[in-house]
Amino acid sequence: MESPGEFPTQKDTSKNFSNEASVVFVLGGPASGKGTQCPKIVEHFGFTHLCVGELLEEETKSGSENGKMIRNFKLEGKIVPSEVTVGILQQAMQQSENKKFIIDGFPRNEENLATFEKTVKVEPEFVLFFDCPEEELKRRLLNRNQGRADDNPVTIEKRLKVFKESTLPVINYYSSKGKINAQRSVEQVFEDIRNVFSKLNPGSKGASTI
Ligand SMILES: Nc1ncnc2c1ncn2[C@@H]1O[C@H](COP(=O)(O)OP(=O)(O)OP(=O)(O)O)[C@@H](O)[C@H]1O
Ligand SMILES: O=c1ccn([C@@H]2O[C@H](COP(=O)(O)O)[C@@H](O)[C@H]2O)c(=O)[nH]1
Ligand SMILES: [Mg+2]
Repeated sequence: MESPGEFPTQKDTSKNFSNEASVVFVLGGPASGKGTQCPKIVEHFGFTHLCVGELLEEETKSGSENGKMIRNFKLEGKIVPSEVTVGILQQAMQQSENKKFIIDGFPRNEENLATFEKTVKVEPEFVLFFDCPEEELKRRLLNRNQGRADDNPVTIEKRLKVFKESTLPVINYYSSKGKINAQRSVEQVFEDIRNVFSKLNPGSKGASTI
């Protein structure tokens, strides 16, 4: 990446759906706690949680050609091609009654972001970034025990490398407003998240609490 100017920044509001939708991207290393905290944001702030890794996993169960490709990419810790991911994500957004979304684990790289902005035409309100040291991520990954095929030592190393090389530049592009210290208890982490969401501009599309 040469400069932040490489990223698409211009908001195109030509689509109705885009004018209504409010999006927060939730990013952080593997096992930084995104999937643990997102249900709490749903409960307290009325967003719909779209976990892109899980949406991709559902596609692997469909038996489609894309599904087979996605399974291989996940096992290699690689980022699935943007047009596939954004197509699946856009469909999930359009099928939702809600128009407030926390999008967990996306965008993974600059191309993901550019494809999302070009296709979905929504700019995020902000990016919630779970900042956590690599040693803690590894400890959590090796202890997660949720039967994930990609939670093995070889794939874990690949996922961490991809995170540092491809996802961190996207995170660094956004302001630090949503940066959370994720190496604390689940409750302490949520207190910081609550503060960030509570400070959403009252005029913002995602501002109301429930
Ligand atoms: N604050 C925390 N302190 C200690 N352990 C945590 C904390 N938050 C989550 N965990 C644990 O760490 C593991 C990973 O959490 P989680 O699945 O929420 O991470 P994630 O960011 O969604 O990971 P991935 O990107 O791989 O989907 C889980 O076993 C979870 O219980
Ligand atoms: O936007 C995305 C999100 C995920 N992937 C692939 O899925 C796995 C697991 O994702 P988690 O968010 O850690 O659950 C990830 O390693 C990628 O292979 C993707 O390609 N694009
Ligand atoms: Mg997760």
